[in-house]
This record gives sequence, C-alpha cells and structure tokens, in this order.
Amino acid sequence: MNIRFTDCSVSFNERVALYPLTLSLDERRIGIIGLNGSGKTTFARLINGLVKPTTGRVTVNGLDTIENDREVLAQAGFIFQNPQHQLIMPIVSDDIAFGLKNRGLSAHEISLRTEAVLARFGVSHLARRRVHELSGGETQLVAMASVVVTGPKILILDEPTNQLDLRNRRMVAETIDALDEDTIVITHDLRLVEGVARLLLFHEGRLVADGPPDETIRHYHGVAGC
Ligand SMILES: Nc1ncnc2c1ncn2[C@@H]1O[C@H](COP(=O)(O)OP(=O)(O)OP(=O)(O)O)[C@@H](O)[C@H]1O
Repeated sequence: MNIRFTDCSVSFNERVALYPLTLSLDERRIGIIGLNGSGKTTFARLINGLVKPTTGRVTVNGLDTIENDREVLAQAGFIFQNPQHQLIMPIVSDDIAFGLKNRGLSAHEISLRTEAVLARFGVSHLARRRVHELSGGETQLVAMASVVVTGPKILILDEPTNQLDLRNRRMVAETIDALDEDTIVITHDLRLVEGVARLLLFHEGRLVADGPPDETIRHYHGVAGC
C-alpha cells in the first residue's frame, strides 16, 4: 500500500480531532492504538474517504480521497467497530452477493465468488443463516468476507476483536494475519498488534509514536499512565 497524508488535519465543528500530520504508510501490516477519543478512527476513516481532511490531503495508491472518492472506496475496504451494522441483507450469502451487484457479473459468477469467499473465511456452513442470529465471531468473519469479496487492496479493521471471547479473538486474529490484503488494524487489544510492521500511537489528536510495536506500546503505557 501507499498512503500519504500531507499536512492533513480534521476538525468537527471547529473542534480539532486530528492535528496536522504528514506521513506515508507503505508497510503491509500496520496497527493503530491510543486511548478512547484520541483520533484513531478519524485517522483511519481519512484513508477510505469516510472522513475528508479539513486541511491538507490524503492519497491512497496515488488517488486523492476527495477527487477520486469512488476509486478510493474500492481500494480501501472498511470493517466497522460494530460489523452487524454493515450487513444489509437478512441472509449471509445474500449479503455477500449484494456487494457484487451492479458489476456486470452473471448470477452464476456472483454465486461462485460468494461461495469462494465464504470458504476462504471458513464460514461456508453459515451461507443460509440469518445475519442477526450469528455470534460475535461469526459476524466478524462474515463482515470481513462481505468486504473482501469486493476486491479491496487494503483492509481497515476498526476494533475487530471487540466483544469477542478468548477463542474467537484468537480465531479472528489468525484470520487477519493470514489475509493477502494489506491491513490497518485499530485496536485496544495490544496482542493483536504485537506482530505488525509498524504501530502508530495517537494521543489527544496527535500522532505521538510511530515505530516497532514494542517501542510504541512502551510509549502507550507512558501516556496512559499505567
Ligand atoms: N463525526 C464526528 N462529529 C463530531 N466529533 C467527532 C466525530 N467523529 C469523531 N469526533 C470526535 O473526535 C475525537 C476523536 O474521535 P475518534 O473516534 O477518532 O477517537 P478514537 O481514538 O477512535 O476513540 P475510541 O477508542 O473511543 O473509538 C473525539 O473527541 C470525538 O468525539
């Protein structure tokens, strides 16, 4: 991936959520940590254009998130903190297929791609299940499958192990590790980012550490005061 932030800041109603920052992200595995309200989600949402910079610019693989918003959305898929909100159709396989509509694919091709992505995430057995009846771990996997099926190069996962038990945390963490796509993971679950190539720490709207996980985590204990 190549994501560039140039003098980029974000304010909501004159309140600064993210102070100006300039940086480039090129690693395949990136983590983002920080206290509640520190600006992590705002930063991540800038990447796929869900949040637009108030000043400066953001480019994703050379595409500007304002000028090329549709292309950016196709390149960078976002899996939300509460993934049940992003599942639209009542049945799992219909939800996955929904993301492939309006792409000029035949019904047969849509069905093949849907089956393939469900198999890839180990959830073929859930194909005919009702979305709202899935467990937390199952919902997370189906949400990932429903984004991955659309073919993004970058996946942004916002607290993917939130509300999961120990076993599902491990299962989702292993699934993320094995993804072919580049990943940016925002989390309070430090074990999830121990192996990333680069870990960013936000504090009160500023990027205050950016480096290997052990160094950034040490810094985090400092700003958290514990
Ligand atoms: N759409 C919005 N409108 C107004 N303020 C917002 C909006 N989105 C975020 N903020 C504010 O910006 C600041 C940073 O929020 P952000 O969601 O980026 O933090 P975070 O680090 O992801 O927090 P958490 O760990 O609690 O999810 C907060 O003060 C938040 O209230």
